[in-house]
Amino acid sequence: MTYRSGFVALVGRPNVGKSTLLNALVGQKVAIMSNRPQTTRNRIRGVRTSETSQMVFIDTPGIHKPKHRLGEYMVEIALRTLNEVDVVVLVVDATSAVHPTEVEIVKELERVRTPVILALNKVDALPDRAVALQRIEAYQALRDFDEFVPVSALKGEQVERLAELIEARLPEGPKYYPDDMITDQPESHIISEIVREKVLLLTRDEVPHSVMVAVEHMERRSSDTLYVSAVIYTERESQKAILIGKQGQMLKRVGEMARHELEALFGNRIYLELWVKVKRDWRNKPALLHQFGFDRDR
Ligand SMILES: Nc1nc2c(ncn2[C@@H]2O[C@H](COP(=O)(O)OP(=O)(O)OP(=O)(O)O)[C@@H](O)[C@H]2O)c(=O)[nH]1
Repeated sequence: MTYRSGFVALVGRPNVGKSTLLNALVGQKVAIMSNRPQTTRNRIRGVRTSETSQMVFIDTPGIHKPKHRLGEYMVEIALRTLNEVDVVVLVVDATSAVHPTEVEIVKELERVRTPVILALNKVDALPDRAVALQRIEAYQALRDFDEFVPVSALKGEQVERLAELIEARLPEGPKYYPDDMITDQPESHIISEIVREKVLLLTRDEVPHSVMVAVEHMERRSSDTLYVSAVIYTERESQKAILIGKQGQMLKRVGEMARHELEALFGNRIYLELWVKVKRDWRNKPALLHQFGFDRDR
């Protein structure tokens, strides 16, 4: 059987129900860090894994904002992203008429080669379902959408149908993420990598490459502060002592260097707490390998 996988962008103006729809598509584990300010990096908002496919939903900063507030730069980023994904889903609200922002978004989407599916959301709130057809016609007049489907993200109506339509447009491909991936894993993975890099840089040959870092906890403490707790695993007590250093000096330097880089990358203040633990022979323990993400890049 062919396994399909790929990237999907949900676009649409504010309040049309993108988050609700995403939740309905992927289940509960979504948008843990949803209030992170816009950055140019594309954040993964959720992954839907089934027997037949894996859809990775990503954020597209920029396109959701009204045109006049869009810097050229953000438009470029958004368009580049939309060109790189496999499917774009334009989410619109069935309870209101075509909005000028949507006309703008559709115009921008003309510059994108990716197939676009129209999801007419909130059909449960229509007084008469026949209105849904009129709405769809109004959007179809703006552009010939590759597919369209009326849905109710809130009630879960037709969400599976939408998933089928998306799946049909995904290329053949592998599972990018493990089945139980939670949405912040790619970020925690980046954090682990950066901390590990600083450990190797600062301890030079004293601590071997076998050192590993696992992010244990991530939590948004305010709109611009992210709290991260991570454990650095070594294989021996002697390595642990080197890593901590005299009066904790080495660990402090590792933390400071990593924090600066992460703050620049995420555009957030980072509160980074580091711990060092000895874990003998972790390389032979599947559960730990999973935790460290070694089975992630299949
Ligand atoms: N009746 C109805 N309401 C819905 C549906 N989907 C979403 N809503 C409501 O619409 C409002 C906005 O939903 P969100 O999912 O936050 O919308 P969004 O597009 O993510 O909004 P932004 O984060 O501002 O971009 C919420 O009050 C939802 O409960 C639906 O299918 N039917």
